[in-house]
This record gives sequence, C-alpha cells and structure tokens, in this order.
Amino acid sequence: MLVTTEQTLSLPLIDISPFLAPDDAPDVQLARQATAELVDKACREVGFFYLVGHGLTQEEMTEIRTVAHEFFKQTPEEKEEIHITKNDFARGYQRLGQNITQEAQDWHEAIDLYAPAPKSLLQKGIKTLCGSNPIPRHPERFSTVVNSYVQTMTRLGAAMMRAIGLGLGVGETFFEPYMQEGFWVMRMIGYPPLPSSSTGLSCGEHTDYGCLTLLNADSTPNALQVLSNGKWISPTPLPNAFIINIGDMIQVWTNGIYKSTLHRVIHSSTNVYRISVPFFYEPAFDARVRPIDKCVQESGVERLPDVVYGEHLLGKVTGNFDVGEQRM
Ligand SMILES: N=C(N)NCCCC[C@H](N)C(=O)O
Ligand SMILES: O=C(O)CCC(=O)C(=O)O
Ligand SMILES: [Fe+2]
Repeated sequence: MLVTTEQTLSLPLIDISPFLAPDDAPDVQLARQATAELVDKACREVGFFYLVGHGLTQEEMTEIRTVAHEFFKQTPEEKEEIHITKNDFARGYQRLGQNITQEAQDWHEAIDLYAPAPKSLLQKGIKTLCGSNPIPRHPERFSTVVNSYVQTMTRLGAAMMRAIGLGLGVGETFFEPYMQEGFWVMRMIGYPPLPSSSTGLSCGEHTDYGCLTLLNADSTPNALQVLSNGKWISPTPLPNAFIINIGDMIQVWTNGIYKSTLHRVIHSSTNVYRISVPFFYEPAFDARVRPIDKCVQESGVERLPDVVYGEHLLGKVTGNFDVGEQRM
C-alpha cells in the first residue's frame, strides 16, 4: 500500500542522536541546538513527534513487543497469576475491560510495571503501588528483557529532557535535579480488534501523567489517534521510530506553552492483535513541579498551580481500574 506524504508527515520527525553523542563530538553543540529547536516547535504545536536516532536496533524495539505478545497468548488462568489484585492494585496484569477511561471500559489487556516504590510512599501506609513488579512464569526471559529495556529507555528519556531544556531556553541541565531519583512507568498493552458491533474504544481519550511518553507500537495502522487542531489524526507507525508525547508535568512546567495532548486508541482492523509498549519517563515521585517563571511570563496567562508528581499519579492510578474489589 502506498503511504501518502501527508500521512507520513502528520507528525514532526526528530533525530535525537546529538544528545546521545559525547560532549566532545565534532560540532555537537550546533547539532544539539538544531535538534532542540525542532523539539521546541513540536512541543508547542502538536505535542507529539516521531523520534529517530535513538540508538535502539530494530531487534531491540521488536523484542519487548514480542515478549508482551508471548505473555498475552497464554490462557486467562496463566495471565491471572500476576493480576494486579494479587499485588498492589497497580503492578501486574489487567484483563480486557478492566481499564477504565472516562468511565468507560477500554478494550485492551495490559501489564503495568513501575519503578520501585519510593520510601515516602511506603511510609504512607497505603497499599496502592507499594508492591514490587511481578515476574510471570512465561516467557522466561521476561525480566531480563524488561530490565534492559528500562535502562535503555531511561537513558533516552534523560537525553530528551536535555533537548527540552535547551529548546525551552532554560539550559540542558535544568530538569536534572527533578530526575535524580526519576520514576518510570511502563505498560505492555495487547489490543484485540474491537468487536464490529462495538461503539467502545480500545483506549479512551486521555493525557499522559508525567514528563514524556516513548511509545513503541507495532505496525498496525489507524489505531492511535492524536488530537491536533481540533481534529483526530492517526500517525502512521514508522518502523524503528518511537512516537513521543509530552505529559502533564511538562505542561505544568511550561505553564501550558507545551501541550499534554489528548489521544486515544480505536483499533478495529479484524485479525490483528495489536501490541504497544509505552514507556513513561517521569520526574522523581516527590518532585514538586512549579511553572518556570520564564514560561509564565511568555504564556501571558496566570501561573498554573504546582503539582507533586506522585500525588498526581496516585490520583490517576486509583481511578483507572474496575477489578470488582475494594483496595486500600
Ligand atoms: N500511565 C498512563 N498514562 N496510562 C494511560 C492509560 C489510559 C488512560 C487512563 N485510563 C486514564 O483514564 O487516565
Ligand atoms: O497504544 C497506544 O498507541 C497508546 C497507549 C496510550 O496512550 C497509553 O497507554 O497511555
Ligand atoms: Fe497515553
């Protein structure tokens, strides 16, 4: 099938390699500045872009999705062994229909994984998020692949934050103090096609909660939709590119200059079981995010209220599931 230029270029394409290169690489500062300006433009406009030059091989991108697919192919009983209700109501497996967005059931199943619970959270005396990540029995390489992916994605997220700092004009290292004990969230999502009679959504419209989402999705077209100038657009998946979007924390830091863009998933192509793995690169759990003075002035609107990332996340997580049980 021919892909039209309009579809292919529905999102800006950014090469992050200058921010992964050593500081003494030839002309690296110029290249970083050029990349940072493109990032700045993309964040002000759609809030979504393709990312290339990220250093992952095609195999590395595919492997994590393959592991997810192998897990989802198991029987319901096997998958339920790591159900979130057997853990901390956040980490682990959720069945089809157990994710709730805007009060409606999402048509996907998923495994959610999180950075270790910080001390401050463990001291709260609540259960939510205070467990540890499950290790399914199958596939056997699950943890090895996940751990290595988390490391790679954390490095990439940090590089992206340097680009954002430079593009915003606050300096490459501005965000570093907030990222020292940075949090992360990762979802492995399986989407069977929506039943033909269904008026439901595979994932209802929402924004993401933290800094950056690095989405590794398979090649299924017309599934992810992004709200751009009041219209839903469907970026064509490009092999070996991540789709990146800005989350709520960056929207707050920039006092709304950068958009935490609404998006949703409607996957109806029959016979395709779609896999996507978003990695959410987040600030420290206890980071207090306060709009940057420079951005407040530039935005010309009132300063947004401060947000503590972990509180924002907990508020979302506790409302995200319908598992027919009371949590604490
Ligand atoms: N960690 C993230 N961003 N997960 C997004 C999950 C889908 C939206 C969620 N049910 C909601 O209503 O927010
Ligand atoms: O599967 C996708 O393409 C997007 C998933 C998503 O938006 C999310 O999990 O936050
Ligand atoms: Fe999302």
